[in-house]
Amino acid sequence: MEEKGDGSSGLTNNCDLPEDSGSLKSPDEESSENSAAQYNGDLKSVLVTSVLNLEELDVDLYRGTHHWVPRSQRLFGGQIVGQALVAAAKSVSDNLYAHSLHCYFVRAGDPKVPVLYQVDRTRDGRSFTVRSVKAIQHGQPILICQASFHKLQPSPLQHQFTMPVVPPPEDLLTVEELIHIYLSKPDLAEKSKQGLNKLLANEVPIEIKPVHPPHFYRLAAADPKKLFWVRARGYIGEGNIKLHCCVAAYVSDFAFLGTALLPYPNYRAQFSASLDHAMWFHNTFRSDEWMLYECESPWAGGSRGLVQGRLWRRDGVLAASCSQEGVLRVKPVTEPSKL
Ligand SMILES: CC(C)(COP(=O)(O)OP(=O)(O)OC[C@H]1O[C@@H](n2cnc3c(N)ncnc32)[C@H](O)[C@@H]1OP(=O)(O)O)[C@@H](O)C(=O)NCCC(=O)NCCSC(=O)CCCCC(=O)O
Repeated sequence: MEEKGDGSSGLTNNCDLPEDSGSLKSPDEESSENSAAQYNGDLKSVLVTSVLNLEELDVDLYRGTHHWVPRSQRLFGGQIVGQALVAAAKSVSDNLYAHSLHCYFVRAGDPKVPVLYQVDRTRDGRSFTVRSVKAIQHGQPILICQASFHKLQPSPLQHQFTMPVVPPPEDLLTVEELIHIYLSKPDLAEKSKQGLNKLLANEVPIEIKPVHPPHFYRLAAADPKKLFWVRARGYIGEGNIKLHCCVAAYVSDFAFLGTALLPYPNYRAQFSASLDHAMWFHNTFRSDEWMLYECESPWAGGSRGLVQGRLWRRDGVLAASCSQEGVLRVKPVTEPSKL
């Protein structure tokens, strides 16, 4: 079964720019990998040293802190999902791997306080094990998540779509490099300059290279599809499949919902937030190596939008699939864009 994909990637304001259990090794346990603390000149990823390094408070109870908070000043959904998966994985044995997760974001996360993760050991079976995780702030759930883990079981049934043909990441510019180009435009409005400088100051722990960078001055309606290369900033190292899944869960929420806005350049999101997020892990991968994120939105309506994504390893292996619905409350852009 084959599918050729193509799409565009835009830089829009809110979306595009931009441990015991033994089941998840803590970063400190990865001594051999620590010796390689530098990777392509990068330090160890803050995603593993900090964001996904949960503090154990009690049995099946963890606390997570924040690194990067979006401009909306609500916690980044990918962070909460990634941390919930870390918490779930801590109570499953080493020979079980996350194959899917299903989450609802039920309240906005408060960046001023940490998040507690309470794990319920829902079921342990012969092949599959299910964990339910509640992320809590101020005594109330902000996310409910169910994650399922599976033993490796080979099967003759094996197929996947074909990865879209795109330029390699080495031939493309990062979001930051694109912003510098935009900033060098002589007639750039002061307000736009400020906005772009704010984006540059963001410490997003993810690197992104859009396959089709948008024309800064020409905001045209586009198909609700985009493609970008993405990887965690810094070194993570190979060998810890569970940790890479947690990092991918973090990464997969970034710039995802914005795909549904691409056909509507004459509207801007007044309020947008992911409502749910589902993910399926198919093959091993390294989240600190470039992966192609292929995103599309098959539907929008009723102030909501549906987005679907595929994360490809650069060798063409389908690593993971994602799905999300978000609330999209928009208003017309009243003034002609004077970027
Ligand atoms: C807000 C959620 C989605 C629930 O909504 P609702 O049931 O409407 O909650 P309320 O508390 O009743 O209202 C909240 C807010 O919205 C206003 N509102 C409600 N209905 C309407 C309407 N029909 N028209 C206009 N406005 C309406 C209401 O007045 C309130 O306004 P306020 O008083 O000014 O607050 C709730 O479930 C929720 O927040 N869930 C969490 C969502 C979330 O946080 N998701 C994860 C973060 S999003 C993300 O990470 C995306 C990535 C961003 C990074 C990137 O890619 O760049």
